[in-house]
Amino acid sequence: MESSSGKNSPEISSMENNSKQTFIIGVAGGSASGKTTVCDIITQQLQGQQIIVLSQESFYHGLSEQKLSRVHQYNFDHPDAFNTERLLSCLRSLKCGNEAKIPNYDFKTHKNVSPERKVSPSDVIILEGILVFHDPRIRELMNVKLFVDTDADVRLAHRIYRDTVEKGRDITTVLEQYSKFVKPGYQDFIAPTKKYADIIIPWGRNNQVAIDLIVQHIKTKMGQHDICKFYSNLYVMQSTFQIRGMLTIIRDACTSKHDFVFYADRLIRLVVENGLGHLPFKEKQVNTPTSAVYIGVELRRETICGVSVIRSGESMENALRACCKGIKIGKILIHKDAGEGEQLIYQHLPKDIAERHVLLLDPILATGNSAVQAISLLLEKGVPESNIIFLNLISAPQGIDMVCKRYPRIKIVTAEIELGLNENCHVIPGMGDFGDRYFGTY
Ligand SMILES: O=P(O)(O)OC[C@H]1O[C@H](OP(=O)(O)OP(=O)(O)O)[C@H](O)[C@@H]1O
Repeated sequence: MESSSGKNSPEISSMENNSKQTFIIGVAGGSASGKTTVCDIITQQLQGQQIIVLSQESFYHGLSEQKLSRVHQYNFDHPDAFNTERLLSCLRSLKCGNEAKIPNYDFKTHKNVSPERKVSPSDVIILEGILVFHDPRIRELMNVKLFVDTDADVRLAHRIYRDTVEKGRDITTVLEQYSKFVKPGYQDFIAPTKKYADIIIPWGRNNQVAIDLIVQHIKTKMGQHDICKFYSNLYVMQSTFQIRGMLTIIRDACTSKHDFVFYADRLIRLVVENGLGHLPFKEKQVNTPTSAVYIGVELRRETICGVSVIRSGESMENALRACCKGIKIGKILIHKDAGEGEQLIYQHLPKDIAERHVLLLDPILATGNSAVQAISLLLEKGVPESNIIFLNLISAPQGIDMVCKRYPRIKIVTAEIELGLNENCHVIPGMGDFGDRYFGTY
Protein backbone atom coordinates (compact mmCIF):
# COMPACT_ATOMS: atom_id res chain seq x y z
CA MET A 1 0.00 0.00 0.00
CA GLU A 2 1.50 3.31 -1.06
CA SER A 3 1.58 6.20 1.34
CA SER A 4 -1.20 8.72 1.00
CA SER A 5 1.49 11.34 1.30
CA GLY A 6 2.96 9.66 -1.80
CA LYS A 7 5.83 11.10 -3.82
CA ASN A 8 6.02 14.30 -1.87
CA SER A 9 6.78 12.57 1.39
CA PRO A 10 10.08 13.79 2.77
CA GLU A 11 13.21 11.71 2.59
CA ILE A 12 14.12 10.67 6.09
CA SER A 13 17.71 11.43 6.79
CA SER A 14 20.06 8.60 7.57
CA MET A 15 21.70 7.82 10.94
CA GLU A 16 23.47 10.45 12.96
CA ASN A 17 27.18 9.99 13.43
CA ASN A 18 27.69 10.68 17.10
CA SER A 19 31.32 9.71 17.23
CA LYS A 20 32.75 13.27 17.31
CA GLN A 21 32.46 13.28 21.04
CA THR A 22 34.43 12.86 24.21
CA PHE A 23 35.65 9.32 24.84
CA ILE A 24 34.00 7.86 27.94
CA ILE A 25 35.41 4.93 29.91
CA GLY A 26 33.15 3.32 32.51
CA VAL A 27 34.75 1.45 35.42
CA ALA A 28 32.36 -0.59 37.56
CA GLY A 29 32.85 -3.20 40.28
CA GLY A 30 31.93 -3.91 43.87
CA SER A 31 32.75 -1.63 46.75
CA ALA A 32 36.51 -1.66 47.54
CA SER A 33 37.26 -3.78 44.47
CA GLY A 34 40.15 -1.63 43.24
CA LYS A 35 38.32 0.69 40.83
CA THR A 36 40.35 3.71 41.91
CA THR A 37 43.63 1.86 41.29
CA VAL A 38 42.44 0.85 37.83
CA CYS A 39 41.47 4.47 37.10
CA ASP A 40 44.90 5.68 38.28
CA ILE A 41 46.68 3.20 36.01
CA ILE A 42 44.60 4.18 32.99
CA THR A 43 45.20 7.86 33.72
CA GLN A 44 48.97 7.33 33.99
CA GLN A 45 49.18 5.28 30.82
CA LEU A 46 47.08 7.57 28.65
CA GLN A 47 49.63 10.36 28.85
CA GLY A 48 49.05 13.25 26.51
CA GLN A 49 45.27 13.06 26.81
CA GLN A 50 43.17 15.42 28.90
CA ILE A 51 41.43 13.12 31.35
CA ILE A 52 38.72 13.80 33.90
CA VAL A 53 37.84 11.19 36.50
CA LEU A 54 34.27 11.34 37.79
CA SER A 55 32.98 9.30 40.68
CA GLN A 56 29.42 8.10 40.83
CA GLU A 57 29.61 8.83 44.57
CA SER A 58 29.47 12.58 43.79
CA PHE A 59 25.93 11.89 42.64
CA TYR A 60 24.58 10.42 45.87
CA HIS A 61 21.29 12.02 46.88
CA GLY A 62 21.75 14.27 49.91
CA LEU A 63 19.94 12.84 52.95
CA SER A 64 16.98 14.52 54.62
CA GLU A 65 17.12 15.08 58.40
CA GLN A 66 14.76 12.15 58.85
CA LYS A 67 16.99 9.80 56.88
CA LEU A 68 20.06 11.19 58.61
CA SER A 69 18.68 10.27 62.00
CA ARG A 70 18.66 6.63 60.84
CA VAL A 71 21.68 6.77 58.57
CA HIS A 72 22.75 3.22 59.46
CA GLN A 73 19.49 1.99 57.98
CA TYR A 74 20.07 3.85 54.71
CA ASN A 75 21.01 1.72 51.71
CA PHE A 76 23.91 3.39 49.88
CA ASP A 77 24.31 0.29 47.68
CA HIS A 78 20.96 0.62 45.94
CA PRO A 79 20.52 2.31 42.51
CA ASP A 80 17.96 4.68 44.05
CA ALA A 81 20.66 6.14 46.31
CA PHE A 82 22.10 7.95 43.27
CA ASN A 83 20.77 10.95 41.38
CA THR A 84 21.09 9.20 38.05
CA GLU A 85 19.22 11.90 36.10
CA ARG A 86 21.79 14.48 37.23
CA LEU A 87 24.65 12.13 36.34
CA LEU A 88 23.11 11.53 32.92
CA SER A 89 22.73 15.22 32.19
CA CYS A 90 26.32 15.99 33.30
CA LEU A 91 27.69 13.17 31.21
CA ARG A 92 25.66 14.14 28.14
CA SER A 93 26.81 17.71 28.45
CA LEU A 94 30.49 16.73 28.74
CA LYS A 95 30.20 14.19 25.94
CA CYS A 96 28.99 16.92 23.61
CA GLY A 97 31.90 19.20 24.54
CA ASN A 98 30.07 21.42 27.05
CA GLU A 99 30.88 22.29 30.63
CA ALA A 100 29.15 20.50 33.52
CA LYS A 101 28.65 21.20 37.19
CA ILE A 102 29.34 18.13 39.31
CA PRO A 103 27.62 17.97 42.70
CA ASN A 104 29.80 18.10 45.79
CA TYR A 105 28.65 15.28 48.07
CA ASP A 106 29.99 15.48 51.60
CA PHE A 107 30.44 12.02 53.13
CA LYS A 108 30.53 13.36 56.67
CA THR A 109 27.21 15.19 56.54
CA HIS A 110 25.68 13.14 53.68
CA LYS A 111 24.60 16.43 52.09
CA ASN A 112 25.31 18.11 48.80
CA VAL A 113 27.38 21.15 49.65
CA SER A 114 28.71 24.20 47.83
CA PRO A 115 30.61 24.86 45.72
CA GLU A 116 29.84 22.40 42.95
CA ARG A 117 32.79 21.28 40.85
CA LYS A 118 32.87 22.99 37.46
CA VAL A 119 34.27 20.56 34.90
CA SER A 120 35.40 21.57 31.43
CA PRO A 121 35.11 19.19 28.48
CA SER A 122 38.12 16.93 27.89
CA ASP A 123 39.39 14.20 25.57
CA VAL A 124 38.57 11.39 27.97
CA ILE A 125 36.19 10.97 30.89
CA ILE A 126 36.56 8.05 33.27
CA LEU A 127 33.38 7.42 35.22
CA GLU A 128 33.85 5.02 38.12
CA GLY A 129 31.35 3.66 40.58
CA ILE A 130 29.62 0.56 41.86
CA LEU A 131 26.55 1.03 39.66
CA VAL A 132 27.74 2.95 36.62
CA PHE A 133 26.49 0.18 34.30
CA HIS A 134 23.06 -0.01 35.92
CA ASP A 135 21.24 2.58 33.79
CA PRO A 136 21.17 1.74 30.07
CA ARG A 137 21.22 5.43 29.08
CA ILE A 138 24.53 5.88 30.90
CA ARG A 139 25.96 2.66 29.48
CA GLU A 140 25.11 3.87 25.99
CA LEU A 141 27.31 6.94 26.43
CA MET A 142 30.36 4.81 27.25
CA ASN A 143 32.94 3.89 24.62
CA VAL A 144 34.67 1.29 26.80
CA LYS A 145 33.25 -0.55 29.79
CA LEU A 146 35.53 -2.23 32.35
CA PHE A 147 34.39 -4.33 35.29
CA VAL A 148 36.85 -4.80 38.14
CA ASP A 149 36.21 -8.32 39.36
CA THR A 150 37.67 -8.90 42.80
CA ASP A 151 36.92 -11.80 45.13
CA ALA A 152 34.40 -11.05 47.87
CA ASP A 153 36.86 -11.74 50.70
CA VAL A 154 39.42 -9.33 49.24
CA ARG A 155 36.74 -6.66 48.83
CA LEU A 156 35.60 -7.15 52.41
CA ALA A 157 39.16 -6.96 53.75
CA HIS A 158 39.78 -3.73 51.80
CA ARG A 159 36.54 -2.29 53.04
CA ILE A 160 37.21 -3.11 56.67
CA TYR A 161 40.65 -1.54 56.44
CA ARG A 162 39.38 1.57 54.67
CA ASP A 163 36.38 2.16 56.94
CA THR A 164 38.13 1.45 60.24
CA VAL A 165 41.72 2.66 59.72
CA GLU A 166 41.07 5.47 57.23
CA LYS A 167 37.58 6.60 58.22
CA GLY A 168 37.67 5.75 61.94
CA ARG A 169 34.45 3.71 62.01
CA ASP A 170 33.99 0.82 64.40
CA ILE A 171 34.26 -2.71 63.07
CA THR A 172 30.80 -3.83 64.23
CA THR A 173 29.06 -1.11 62.22
CA VAL A 174 31.19 -1.86 59.17
CA LEU A 175 30.35 -5.58 59.29
CA GLU A 176 26.67 -4.92 59.90
CA GLN A 177 26.50 -2.58 56.94
CA TYR A 178 28.35 -5.13 54.83
CA SER A 179 25.96 -7.99 55.52
CA LYS A 180 22.83 -5.85 55.42
CA PHE A 181 23.48 -3.70 52.35
CA VAL A 182 26.87 -4.11 50.67
CA LYS A 183 26.76 -7.85 50.05
CA PRO A 184 23.10 -8.03 48.89
CA GLY A 185 23.64 -4.86 46.81
CA TYR A 186 26.54 -6.54 45.05
CA GLN A 187 24.55 -9.69 44.35
CA ASP A 188 21.33 -7.97 43.31
CA PHE A 189 22.56 -4.94 41.38
CA ILE A 190 26.30 -4.85 40.75
CA ALA A 191 27.19 -8.42 39.71
CA PRO A 192 24.33 -8.51 37.12
CA THR A 193 25.94 -5.55 35.30
CA LYS A 194 29.16 -7.49 34.73
CA LYS A 195 27.70 -8.81 31.48
CA TYR A 196 27.78 -5.32 29.97
CA ALA A 197 31.56 -4.98 30.32
CA ASP A 198 33.90 -5.11 27.31
CA ILE A 199 36.62 -6.36 29.61
CA ILE A 200 36.23 -8.05 32.98
CA ILE A 201 39.42 -7.46 34.93
CA PRO A 202 40.37 -10.13 37.46
CA TRP A 203 41.85 -8.03 40.25
CA GLY A 204 43.06 -8.44 43.80
CA ARG A 205 46.75 -7.89 43.19
CA ASN A 206 48.80 -6.03 40.65
CA ASN A 207 47.77 -7.91 37.53
CA GLN A 208 50.13 -6.74 34.78
CA VAL A 209 48.49 -8.85 32.09
CA ALA A 210 45.13 -7.30 32.86
CA ILE A 211 46.62 -3.81 32.89
CA ASP A 212 48.24 -4.34 29.48
CA LEU A 213 45.01 -5.73 28.11
CA ILE A 214 42.96 -2.81 29.36
CA VAL A 215 45.36 -0.19 28.10
CA GLN A 216 45.78 -1.86 24.71
CA HIS A 217 42.02 -2.16 24.32
CA ILE A 218 41.47 1.46 25.32
CA LYS A 219 44.18 2.71 22.96
CA THR A 220 42.71 0.73 20.05
CA LYS A 221 39.25 2.08 20.78
CA MET A 222 40.61 5.60 21.16
CA GLY A 223 42.47 5.33 17.84
CA GLN A 224 39.18 4.35 16.22
CA HIS A 225 37.38 7.11 18.04
CA ASP A 226 39.95 9.73 16.98
CA ILE A 227 39.73 8.81 13.32
CA CYS A 228 35.91 8.86 13.54
CA LYS A 229 36.14 12.31 15.14
CA PHE A 230 38.19 13.46 12.19
CA TYR A 231 36.06 11.99 9.41
CA SER A 232 32.37 12.55 9.97
CA ASN A 233 31.40 10.21 7.11
CA LEU A 234 33.14 7.21 8.62
CA TYR A 235 30.74 4.91 10.45
CA VAL A 236 32.19 2.16 12.62
CA MET A 237 29.56 -0.34 13.65
CA GLN A 238 28.84 -0.48 17.34
CA SER A 239 31.09 -3.18 18.76
CA THR A 240 29.22 -5.98 20.51
CA PHE A 241 30.40 -9.35 21.82
CA GLN A 242 28.65 -10.93 18.81
CA ILE A 243 30.61 -8.81 16.35
CA ARG A 244 33.91 -9.20 18.18
CA GLY A 245 33.29 -12.94 18.37
CA MET A 246 32.84 -13.16 14.60
CA LEU A 247 35.91 -11.03 13.99
CA THR A 248 37.90 -13.22 16.37
CA ILE A 249 37.02 -16.32 14.36
CA ILE A 250 37.68 -14.86 10.93
CA ARG A 251 40.94 -13.23 12.05
CA ASP A 252 42.19 -16.54 13.50
CA ALA A 253 44.69 -18.14 11.10
CA CYS A 254 43.58 -21.60 12.30
CA THR A 255 39.94 -21.16 11.31
CA SER A 256 38.76 -23.67 8.68
CA LYS A 257 37.45 -22.47 5.33
CA HIS A 258 33.95 -23.59 6.29
CA ASP A 259 33.93 -21.55 9.49
CA PHE A 260 35.61 -18.62 7.81
CA VAL A 261 32.84 -18.45 5.19
CA PHE A 262 30.11 -18.97 7.80
CA TYR A 263 31.27 -16.19 10.13
CA ALA A 264 32.36 -13.84 7.33
CA ASP A 265 28.85 -14.20 5.85
CA ARG A 266 27.26 -13.38 9.21
CA LEU A 267 29.41 -10.30 9.63
CA ILE A 268 28.91 -9.20 6.02
CA ARG A 269 25.17 -9.39 6.55
CA LEU A 270 25.44 -7.04 9.53
CA VAL A 271 27.63 -4.59 7.59
CA VAL A 272 25.17 -4.62 4.70
CA GLU A 273 22.19 -4.07 7.01
CA ASN A 274 24.10 -1.24 8.66
CA GLY A 275 24.97 0.30 5.29
CA LEU A 276 21.32 0.19 4.20
CA GLY A 277 20.52 2.26 7.28
CA HIS A 278 22.42 5.15 5.69
CA LEU A 279 20.22 5.27 2.60
CA PRO A 280 17.38 7.77 2.37
CA PHE A 281 14.01 6.17 3.12
CA LYS A 282 10.60 7.55 2.23
CA GLU A 283 7.69 7.71 4.57
CA LYS A 284 5.02 5.10 3.90
CA GLN A 285 1.74 4.39 5.63
CA VAL A 286 0.24 0.91 5.78
CA ASN A 287 -2.89 -0.60 7.30
CA THR A 288 -2.10 -3.42 9.69
CA PRO A 289 -4.26 -6.60 9.95
CA THR A 290 -5.81 -5.04 13.05
CA SER A 291 -7.02 -2.16 10.82
CA ALA A 292 -4.67 0.27 12.47
CA VAL A 293 -2.50 2.65 10.48
CA TYR A 294 1.24 2.29 10.81
CA ILE A 295 3.39 5.17 9.64
CA GLY A 296 6.58 3.57 8.45
CA VAL A 297 9.22 3.97 5.79
CA GLU A 298 10.24 2.23 2.61
CA LEU A 299 13.46 1.86 0.69
CA ARG A 300 12.88 1.80 -3.06
CA ARG A 301 14.92 -0.87 -4.83
CA GLU A 302 15.12 1.07 -8.11
CA THR A 303 16.99 3.91 -6.37
CA ILE A 304 19.92 1.75 -5.26
CA CYS A 305 22.41 -0.74 -6.69
CA GLY A 306 25.45 -2.66 -5.53
CA VAL A 307 28.90 -2.71 -7.11
CA SER A 308 31.35 -5.39 -6.05
CA VAL A 309 35.10 -5.21 -6.47
CA ILE A 310 36.13 -8.58 -7.93
CA ARG A 311 36.89 -10.94 -6.35
CA SER A 312 36.60 -10.47 -2.60
CA GLY A 313 33.76 -8.00 -3.00
CA GLU A 314 31.68 -10.70 -4.66
CA SER A 315 31.49 -12.45 -1.29
CA MET A 316 29.21 -9.58 -0.18
CA GLU A 317 26.71 -9.87 -3.02
CA ASN A 318 24.56 -12.62 -1.47
CA ALA A 319 24.00 -10.63 1.69
CA LEU A 320 22.99 -7.58 -0.34
CA ARG A 321 20.59 -9.65 -2.45
CA ALA A 322 19.14 -11.24 0.67
CA CYS A 323 18.43 -7.79 2.09
CA CYS A 324 17.25 -6.14 -1.16
CA LYS A 325 15.49 -8.66 -3.36
CA GLY A 326 16.19 -8.12 -7.06
CA ILE A 327 18.81 -5.40 -6.50
CA LYS A 328 21.05 -4.74 -9.51
CA ILE A 329 24.71 -5.48 -8.82
CA GLY A 330 27.54 -4.32 -11.06
CA LYS A 331 31.16 -5.45 -10.99
CA ILE A 332 34.58 -3.88 -11.23
CA LEU A 333 37.90 -5.71 -11.63
CA ILE A 334 41.04 -3.88 -10.63
CA HIS A 335 44.43 -5.39 -11.32
CA LYS A 336 47.17 -4.64 -8.81
CA ASP A 337 50.63 -4.37 -10.22
CA ALA A 338 53.54 -3.41 -8.00
CA GLY A 339 55.22 -1.55 -10.88
CA GLU A 340 52.27 0.13 -12.53
CA GLY A 341 49.90 0.54 -9.60
CA GLU A 342 46.21 -0.31 -9.88
CA GLN A 343 44.59 -0.72 -13.29
CA LEU A 344 40.93 -1.03 -14.05
CA ILE A 345 40.55 -4.00 -16.37
CA TYR A 346 36.84 -4.84 -16.31
CA GLN A 347 33.61 -3.10 -15.47
CA HIS A 348 29.97 -3.99 -15.82
CA LEU A 349 27.67 -1.45 -14.24
CA PRO A 350 23.92 -0.70 -14.36
CA LYS A 351 23.26 1.74 -17.25
CA ASP A 352 21.32 4.15 -15.06
CA ILE A 353 23.88 4.01 -12.23
CA ALA A 354 24.11 7.83 -12.14
CA GLU A 355 20.50 7.87 -10.89
CA ARG A 356 21.16 5.41 -8.06
CA HIS A 357 22.72 5.26 -4.63
CA VAL A 358 25.65 2.85 -4.88
CA LEU A 359 26.68 0.34 -2.22
CA LEU A 360 30.31 -0.38 -3.06
CA LEU A 361 31.34 -3.80 -1.76
CA ASP A 362 34.87 -4.86 -0.80
CA PRO A 363 35.65 -6.55 2.54
CA ILE A 364 39.06 -4.96 3.07
CA LEU A 365 40.23 -1.35 2.83
CA ALA A 366 44.03 -1.41 3.06
CA THR A 367 46.03 1.34 1.30
CA GLY A 368 42.86 2.65 -0.31
CA ASN A 369 44.26 2.37 -3.87
CA SER A 370 41.61 -0.11 -5.08
CA ALA A 371 38.83 1.88 -3.45
CA VAL A 372 40.04 5.11 -5.08
CA GLN A 373 40.07 3.39 -8.50
CA ALA A 374 36.58 2.03 -7.97
CA ILE A 375 35.18 5.33 -6.67
CA SER A 376 36.75 7.39 -9.47
CA LEU A 377 35.07 5.09 -12.03
CA LEU A 378 31.70 5.56 -10.33
CA LEU A 379 32.18 9.34 -10.39
CA GLU A 380 33.09 9.20 -14.10
CA LYS A 381 29.81 7.38 -14.67
CA GLY A 382 28.00 10.31 -13.10
CA VAL A 383 27.27 8.91 -9.63
CA PRO A 384 27.24 11.83 -7.18
CA GLU A 385 29.93 11.37 -4.54
CA SER A 386 27.37 11.64 -1.75
CA ASN A 387 25.43 8.72 -3.26
CA ILE A 388 28.27 6.25 -2.64
CA ILE A 389 28.42 4.09 0.48
CA PHE A 390 31.53 1.93 0.73
CA LEU A 391 30.90 -1.20 2.80
CA ASN A 392 33.75 -3.24 4.20
CA LEU A 393 34.59 -5.47 7.15
CA ILE A 394 37.90 -3.94 8.20
CA SER A 395 39.56 -0.65 7.32
CA ALA A 396 43.13 0.49 7.84
CA PRO A 397 43.56 4.13 8.95
CA GLN A 398 45.78 4.76 5.89
CA GLY A 399 43.02 3.63 3.51
CA ILE A 400 40.42 5.67 5.40
CA ASP A 401 42.65 8.74 5.16
CA MET A 402 43.18 8.31 1.45
CA VAL A 403 39.52 7.72 0.59
CA CYS A 404 38.04 10.31 2.96
CA LYS A 405 40.52 13.04 1.97
CA ARG A 406 39.87 12.57 -1.73
CA TYR A 407 36.16 11.94 -1.46
CA PRO A 408 34.90 13.70 1.66
CA ARG A 409 31.25 13.16 0.76
CA ILE A 410 31.22 9.38 0.40
CA LYS A 411 30.31 7.30 3.42
CA ILE A 412 32.39 4.39 4.71
CA VAL A 413 30.70 1.74 6.84
CA THR A 414 33.03 -0.74 8.52
CA ALA A 415 32.94 -3.29 11.33
CA GLU A 416 36.35 -2.42 12.76
CA ILE A 417 39.30 -0.11 12.25
CA GLU A 418 42.69 -1.75 12.08
CA LEU A 419 45.94 -0.78 13.76
CA GLY A 420 47.65 -0.10 10.42
CA LEU A 421 49.56 -1.66 7.54
CA ASN A 422 52.76 -3.71 7.60
CA GLU A 423 55.73 -3.24 5.25
CA ASN A 424 53.91 -5.29 2.57
CA CYS A 425 50.85 -3.05 2.83
CA HIS A 426 48.87 -5.85 4.48
CA VAL A 427 46.35 -4.84 7.08
CA ILE A 428 47.39 -5.44 10.72
CA PRO A 429 46.03 -7.37 12.61
CA GLY A 430 43.95 -8.17 9.51
CA MET A 431 42.55 -11.52 8.44
CA GLY A 432 44.97 -12.57 5.70
CA ASP A 433 43.98 -12.75 2.02
CA PHE A 434 40.22 -12.57 2.30
CA GLY A 435 39.58 -13.85 -1.25
CA ASP A 436 41.84 -16.89 -0.80
CA ARG A 437 40.28 -17.80 2.55
CA TYR A 438 36.69 -17.24 1.40
CA PHE A 439 36.98 -18.97 -1.96
CA GLY A 440 39.48 -21.61 -0.79
CA THR A 441 42.17 -20.79 -3.34
CA TYR A 442 45.27 -20.94 -1.17
O1 LIG B 1 43.23 -0.88 -0.22
P1 LIG B 1 44.11 -1.69 -1.09
O2 LIG B 1 45.56 -1.61 -0.70
O3 LIG B 1 43.91 -1.40 -2.52
O4 LIG B 1 43.77 -3.20 -0.82
C1 LIG B 1 42.45 -3.66 -0.72
C2 LIG B 1 42.18 -4.67 -1.79
O5 LIG B 1 42.94 -5.84 -1.51
C3 LIG B 1 42.07 -6.96 -1.46
O6 LIG B 1 41.96 -7.55 -2.70
P2 LIG B 1 43.06 -8.53 -3.28
O7 LIG B 1 44.12 -7.76 -3.99
O8 LIG B 1 43.53 -9.43 -2.22
O9 LIG B 1 42.28 -9.29 -4.40
P3 LIG B 1 41.14 -10.40 -4.32
O10 LIG B 1 39.93 -9.71 -3.79
O11 LIG B 1 40.97 -10.79 -5.73
O12 LIG B 1 41.59 -11.52 -3.46
C4 LIG B 1 40.74 -6.36 -1.05
O13 LIG B 1 39.67 -7.16 -1.37
C5 LIG B 1 40.72 -5.05 -1.77
O14 LIG B 1 40.20 -5.10 -3.05
